[in-house]
Amino acid sequence: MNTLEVKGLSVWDEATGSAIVRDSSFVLRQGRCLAIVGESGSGKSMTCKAIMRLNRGTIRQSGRVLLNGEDIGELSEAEMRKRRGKNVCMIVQNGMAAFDPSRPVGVHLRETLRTHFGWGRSEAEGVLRVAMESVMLREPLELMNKYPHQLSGGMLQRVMIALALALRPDVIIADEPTTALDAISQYEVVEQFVRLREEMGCSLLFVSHDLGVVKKIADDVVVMKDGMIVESGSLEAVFGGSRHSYTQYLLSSRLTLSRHFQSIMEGGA
Ligand SMILES: Nc1ncnc2c1ncn2[C@@H]1O[C@H](COP(=O)(O)OP(=O)(O)OP(=O)(O)O)[C@@H](O)[C@H]1O
Repeated sequence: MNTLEVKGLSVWDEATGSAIVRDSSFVLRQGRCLAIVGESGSGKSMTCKAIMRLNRGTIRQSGRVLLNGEDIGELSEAEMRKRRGKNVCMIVQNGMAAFDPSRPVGVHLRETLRTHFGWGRSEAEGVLRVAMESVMLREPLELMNKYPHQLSGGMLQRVMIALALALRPDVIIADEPTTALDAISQYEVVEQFVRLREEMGCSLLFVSHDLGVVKKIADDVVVMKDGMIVESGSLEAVFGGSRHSYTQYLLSSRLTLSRHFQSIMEGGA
């Protein structure tokens, strides 16, 4: 069963006429991790936002997005809102931007769980406490009373992963979840993603330009350049035997940059 299927997705800016994503098709299979890699500006984030139907303003999209076989492009906005969080959940690059700065993080977390499951405060806090402890966030109840600016970037990413654990969606989309973090926090957050997959068996769409991280977590890879998919296949096929010159270029330049991260993952730093 394909959890997420993207068929002929195109995204463009109506104001300028510029194409952002061109006729993109890929499949995320149940329980697998598919990574989208490519340089800055290649259309990775816009692909994720198009799947979530979160592109606004003059941005338009065409093509089909099937979630568990259901064409989510056909849903009303109210129905789509119900799918976001409960069926497909997005973890973004900058944890700070995902939370309301004027309210303690716990308020946002409890509200999300109330919206999707109708849980009251104590039920939501019970589930969140377990989820937060499982991503190594200590003293979760105290932490829920803190404002976003009182937490580090790595902690906020782990809070988002904990929320994903609590929501138990079918698909998690993680858009550059480690990019804004230092090497140690990157290591910790990637470890939590690995655990999240092990515990939930969820399907993960993982966007990154850090090929060291992708090597650690992905089963399958899609390579994007200038809004187009130039190569796709299993991690071994794309990283081991790539024939496309752009992928080879990415591999040679990015893996060098990732070496420090890799040495930490392997305990050599
Ligand atoms: N709101 C927007 N309106 C118009 N064009 C946009 C908008 N957001 C992004 N773009 C353009 O779409 C293209 C793809 O951007 P996107 O953010 O998807 O790239 P990316 O591969 O995710 O890059 P990065 O790794 O830097 O996040 C870029 O040329 C960008 O300038």
